[in-house]
Amino acid sequence: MQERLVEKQNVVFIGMPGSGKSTLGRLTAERLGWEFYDTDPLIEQRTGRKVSEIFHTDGEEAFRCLETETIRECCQRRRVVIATGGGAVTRPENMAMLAATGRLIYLDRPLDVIAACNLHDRPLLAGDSRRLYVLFDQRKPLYEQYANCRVANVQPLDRVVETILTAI
Ligand SMILES: Nc1ncnc2c1ncn2[C@@H]1O[C@H](COP(=O)(O)OP(=O)(O)O)[C@@H](O)[C@H]1O
Ligand SMILES: O=C(O)C1=C[C@@H](OP(=O)(O)O)[C@@H](O)[C@H](O)C1
Ligand SMILES: [Mg+2]
Repeated sequence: MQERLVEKQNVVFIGMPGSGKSTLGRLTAERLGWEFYDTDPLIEQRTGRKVSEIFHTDGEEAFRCLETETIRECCQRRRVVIATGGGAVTRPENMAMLAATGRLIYLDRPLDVIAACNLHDRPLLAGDSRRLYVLFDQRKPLYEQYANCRVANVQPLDRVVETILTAI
């Protein structure tokens, strides 16, 4: 838990869908002057399809395979910021790759705040915010297990970025 960014050079965001990984990942990368890799848009670029379409047509397992391959490619890089999808934590091989090259930041945003956001493009939630709570019960222990540090996303974005920069 003591190793700092100098030893593990990437910064990786994990956390629930809607917790702010993509938004704060981009802002953190801008502040560090590093490249930013967001796995969901990368999967969409690679396949030419929306994440929701992949889920609906091919199923979650097919999406998870694409996600693992995309994480593998991101982990070839150094001094980059990586935003994962909220479910990346469910595959130990994803977390092993990410932990080997990066410092894992668990973004913790209150579920009621997340549920109030428009998350209709997240197929696992499918407009039913109760699913968010079920997923959280399953995943919270995993986020806590793998994270090098937890950052509460309960302030304006610019304040949270400062907290992240201090934490890494
Ligand atoms: N601290 C914050 N203040 C205001 N809006 C936020 C904050 N954190 C996240 N958001 C908003 O929440 C939504 C979900 O964020 P996003 O980065 O897409 O999450 P994730 O990638 O974890 O699913 C976005 O509209 C984002 O702008
Ligand atoms: O929690 C999940 O399983 C998912 C989260 C999404 O990413 P965000 O966490 O960026 O919303 C996206 O990867 C996909 O809809 C599945
Ligand atoms: Mg995202």
